[in-house]
Amino acid sequence: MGATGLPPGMDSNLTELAKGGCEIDWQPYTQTRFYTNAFIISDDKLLLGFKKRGFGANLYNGFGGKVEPGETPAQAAARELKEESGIDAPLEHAGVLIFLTEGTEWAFHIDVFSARSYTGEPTETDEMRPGWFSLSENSINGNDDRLGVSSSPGLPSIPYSKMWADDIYWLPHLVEGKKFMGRADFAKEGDKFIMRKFWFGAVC
Ligand SMILES: Nc1[nH]c(=O)nc2c1ncn2[C@H]1C[C@H](O)[C@@H](COP(=O)(O)OP(=O)(O)OP(=O)(O)O)O1
Repeated sequence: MGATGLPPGMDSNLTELAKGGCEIDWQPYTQTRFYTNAFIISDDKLLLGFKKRGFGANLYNGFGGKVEPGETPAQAAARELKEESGIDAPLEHAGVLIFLTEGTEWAFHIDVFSARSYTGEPTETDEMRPGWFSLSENSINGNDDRLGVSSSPGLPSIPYSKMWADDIYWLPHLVEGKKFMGRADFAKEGDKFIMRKFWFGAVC
């Protein structure tokens, strides 16, 4: 931790929301790679995609990927949302997630976006299977693999146990319309990613 108490890579205008993990140093990194992630909220529903392949396969996530050369993060977020879910949305910047894995020299800098409306129909692609999750307190508990593209009543609650382990600390904040920044350092054990240390703050 630096003198301010924030992990390296964080802005200074943050108020701590959550921190935890092991008493280890933050993993050093020499490069940063830019990614995006977009979450669509419609009334009391959240759209997630079940990732079918690649890094993070078998986890639910927002829609996103690499920022290509010449693109702004906002342009990349709109492109990735369309490519992975088939929809367009008026995305707004919601936060920044710095993500590291043990043994890699780079940090993923993920600009996270959200939107409260969208156009088009969420459609399954080679990479993602979209599904709606309830944001209301009366949602069905437990995870649900039956998900297809559905907006019927009785949706499952957000499947945090099948998401990246840090998402539970910042996604509720995003849903409330508040901005955040944070960092999560992971280790790889077999084919599983284990979160070793995390810190999240609200942007003041
Ligand atoms: N919600 C999330 N929580 C988290 O802790 N790490 C995330 C995350 N979303 C993405 N990451 C990290 C891990 C993930 O493997 C990496 C790259 O993000 P993505 O999986 O969205 O990118 P892709 O590898 O699919 O890129 P493209 O091939 O350009 O689509 O960023």
